[in-house]
Amino acid sequence: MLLARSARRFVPSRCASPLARMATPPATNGVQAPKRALSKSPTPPQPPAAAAAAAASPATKKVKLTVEDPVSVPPILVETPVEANEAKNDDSSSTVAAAGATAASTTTDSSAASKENAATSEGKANKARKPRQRKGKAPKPGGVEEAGAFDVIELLGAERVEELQRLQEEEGRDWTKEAEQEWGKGPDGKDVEVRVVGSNDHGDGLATLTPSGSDLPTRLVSIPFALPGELVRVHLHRHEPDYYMSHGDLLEILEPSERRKAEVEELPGRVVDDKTAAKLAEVRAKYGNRVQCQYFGECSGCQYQPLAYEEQLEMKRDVVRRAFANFSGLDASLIPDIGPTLASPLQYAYRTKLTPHFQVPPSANSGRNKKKKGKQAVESEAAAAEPKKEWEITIGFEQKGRKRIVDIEECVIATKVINDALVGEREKVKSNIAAYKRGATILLRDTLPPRPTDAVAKATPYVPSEEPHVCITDHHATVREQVGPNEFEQQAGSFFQNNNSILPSLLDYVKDAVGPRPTDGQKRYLVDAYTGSGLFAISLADMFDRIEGVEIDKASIKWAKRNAEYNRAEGRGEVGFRDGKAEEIFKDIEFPADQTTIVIDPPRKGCDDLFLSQLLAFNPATVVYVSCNVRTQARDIGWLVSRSAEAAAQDPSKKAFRIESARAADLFAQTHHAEGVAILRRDV
Ligand SMILES: C[S@@+](CC[C@H](N)C(=O)[O-])C[C@H]1O[C@@H](n2cnc3c(N)ncnc32)[C@H](O)[C@@H]1O
Repeated sequence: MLLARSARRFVPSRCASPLARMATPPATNGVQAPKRALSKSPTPPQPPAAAAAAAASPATKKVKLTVEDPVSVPPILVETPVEANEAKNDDSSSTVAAAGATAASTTTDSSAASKENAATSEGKANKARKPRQRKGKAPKPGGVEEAGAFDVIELLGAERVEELQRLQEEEGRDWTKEAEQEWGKGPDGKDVEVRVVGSNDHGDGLATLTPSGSDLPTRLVSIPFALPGELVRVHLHRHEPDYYMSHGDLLEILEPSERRKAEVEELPGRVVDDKTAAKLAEVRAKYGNRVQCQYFGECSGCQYQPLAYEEQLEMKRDVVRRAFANFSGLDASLIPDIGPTLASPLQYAYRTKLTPHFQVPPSANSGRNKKKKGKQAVESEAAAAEPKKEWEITIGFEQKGRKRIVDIEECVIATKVINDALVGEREKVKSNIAAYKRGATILLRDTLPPRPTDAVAKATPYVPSEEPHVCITDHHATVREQVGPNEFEQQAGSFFQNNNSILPSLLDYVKDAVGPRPTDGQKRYLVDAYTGSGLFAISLADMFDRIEGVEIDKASIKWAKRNAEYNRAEGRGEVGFRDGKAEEIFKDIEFPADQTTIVIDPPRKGCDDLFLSQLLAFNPATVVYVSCNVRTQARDIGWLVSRSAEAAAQDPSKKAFRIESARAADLFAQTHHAEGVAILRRDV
């Protein structure tokens, strides 16, 4: 079937996204190729194979760093050089799983793709008519590609997309190939002038591309750092095979948006040397005076810097609106007005964790080239024979739209102690680079100094600490943070929210939604399903009689228990934790559903199907869903709301969930990332 007439009619991506439809090869000789389930989680890793690979490289110590952080992109291995005697004792089992995860998900996807191709090739009457299938990594559920498919439908129009698909299926048009012929790719891509007509969830500008000799566009181009309304000159360098999207680099803003206009205002207390001042002047001349980062336009981190903060908040509100409209699959009448975005008290210097990456010189992992077979090996040898370019170590973040790492000496959204420590950590890596076998990630965590060892319980009344913060880089070390009247400790490499400044208002929002404790003595219960080191469970303990936190990471659970103990106080509910998978908790939960609130704060991929169906069966009175991926959040909520309505239709004693409120919280100021917070309620 071709695309539906409008994006609103698409079923939620839990079933099949518009991208899946776009990517579906045409039926040939009556054989319909299977649809690729984009929203399915990759198959779990294969530890034994990965263990063998890890054992082959004993010179470094690797541990898994929990990167539930939309701003720092993987790699997720923290790799540090180790002394010879330390290497023997290294427990790298967690690394093994992490390394395996990447390998296994790639393999699984390509084997799925080859099955798909095999199915299609059964009716291989016309090989040339098959659109090319993406190889390698599966698109992330609710990621930029799934969202991009909706942008294509919105801006090209559903009818035009249907027409493009029809021509592809009936006449064998290969739109990607045609785009490559028309506009070129890579360094040979063409430079074109386009008017920006929209923007995507990543804050990139979007324009249409019309091939020569035609009046109608065949694709969109996404242009990082361009704003709607602007006339821009763009270098086209890549054309997506699965949907009608190309990518361009912004060369010049020919007609800048009024939204960039502002007076220069330096960040309070920032000391800017001449080199930085010169770079800042350059980026401000191109992108506008609000920009504070000298790497703006290169680094993929903070796309919203040219905009006034109020506009950033409004854009995130719109990202949540679009997520619910496109990904929930719900009728508009079931989606509430999206509330104003919760502002971050700190808009710069707020990040308490930074994870810059680096690669190693090619000679350090030359063994990899030897494993390549056939033509690739010959090409590698030929490349090796060429005169060597001098290798420059770059330590920082990925360049927007490229795999290259931009060298970063300061990050203006990170706290001061992190920026101060970054200088020394960069030096250490550079002087020690020969000890690394592969690229890695440096961990920098802002923390209060260690708690005195004799402090076993929080003093009452609690006084916020005035101790100077420090930066730690050992992922096994303990970090300590205050959030409102509570104090949390945990292992540096484990997950903790990265913007401490906004957490009190985020928690207040949840507390307001939960409401005051009943005065009639009725008990209330809380399950914090993805608890980490207990942030929600402990912070909400005043409002419930019993609280149960569940977490898959054993180290975090250990800290959650200690945190509950330390923050224990009169009038607080009894807090317990258990390690395990959220999807396995419901068999043991004894709380009465009508008096229970469930907090869900899952990883970016959202909740597992099993968890959602058990949650539905448990039928709690209230669900608080917090997420760093508003698209998977909207998908899961849409599923819960529609399935609970179905259940209620069959059994009138059951009541359906309704979405009481939804909004973004700006945990990631200056970036396109939006944290979603939604409250679901069921009448009891
Ligand atoms: C986004 S973090 C939220 C942590 C915590 N709520 C906080 O705000 O600090 C998600 C947490 O879910 C945990 N997690 C991931 N998959 C899980 C699963 N299947 N069951 C239970 N916990 C899981 C991760 O280890 C991580 O601590």
